[in-house]
Amino acid sequence: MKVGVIGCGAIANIIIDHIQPKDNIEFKYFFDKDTEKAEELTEKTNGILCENLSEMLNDVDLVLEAASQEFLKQYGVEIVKHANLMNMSIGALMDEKFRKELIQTSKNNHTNIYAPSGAVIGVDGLKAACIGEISSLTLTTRKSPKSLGIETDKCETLFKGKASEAVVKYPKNMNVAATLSLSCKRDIDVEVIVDPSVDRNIHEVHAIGSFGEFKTITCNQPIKANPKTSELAALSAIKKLKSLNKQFHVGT
Ligand SMILES: NC(=O)C1=CN([C@@H]2O[C@H](COP(=O)(O)OP(=O)(O)OC[C@H]3O[C@@H](n4cnc5c(N)ncnc54)[C@H](O)[C@@H]3O)[C@@H](O)[C@H]2O)C=CC1
Ligand SMILES: O=C([O-])CC(=O)C(=O)O
Repeated sequence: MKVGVIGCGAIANIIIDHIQPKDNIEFKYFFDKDTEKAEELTEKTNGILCENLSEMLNDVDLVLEAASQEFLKQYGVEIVKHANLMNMSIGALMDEKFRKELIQTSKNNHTNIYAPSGAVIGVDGLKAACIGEISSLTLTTRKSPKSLGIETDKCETLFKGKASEAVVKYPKNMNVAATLSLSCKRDIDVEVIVDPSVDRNIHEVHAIGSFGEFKTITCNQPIKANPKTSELAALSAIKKLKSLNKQFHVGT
């Protein structure tokens, strides 16, 4: 599988470091608006540096988007006309008009869109549970001021509302709210808390429905290079990428 990478930051670097020759995944093209970042990964992999997206589109099986919601909204549709897409900035897909256009274009062009479960656990169970009725689904995210990119010494709720609003207000911190929402087709209830006493990115999910009830707490290790982002997000993409070459699939 030949892959082009858009966004050569924290997530992309972890992914590249974990993929081995036996995985049969070739990271060939790299693009970042910060050319130095793209150059670093190009050198590391002996790949090809791109000046724009179109330079890679006709020669890749899959584009890995690890850049931003803004990039995905601008170029996602163009990508799926040519290649499969793995997108990390899933918050962009809470925009229904964009999501529908992206999915319809991928259908028309026989490509696929993969959104890894990212920095939160429980997506597998939630996907199964929502075959029945879900009566309540909430996400409470607790991060340090550093991870939220603010300065404060007070623990407080910064946001309470729907996932669709949270991804707009916190585009670099609330992709998990979109993943949970889209995995069960509802705009879930979200609370964002800044807490100076924590050094993890913590996501608590509480689901109640006809299946019963579950509560999960994911206490994520932030990535040093970008503490807004949790290591698990990159690891979930690695697992998803590897699964695309496999015959045996465990879990939903
Ligand atoms: N699905 C999930 O659970 C999670 C998703 N994310 C999202 O994944 C994406 C990547 O995260 P990180 O690697 O931590 O971010 P990062 O900030 O470390 O790296 C992103 C890279 O993309 C580049 N970039 C941004 N916009 C661009 C554009 N329009 N064109 C070209 N390059 C562009 C930046 O220059 C940067 O080098 C972000 O959108 C982030 O919010 C992050 C954590 C969890
Ligand atoms: O990495 C995390 O903990 C979550 C995050 O930033 C996001 O969902 O955008």
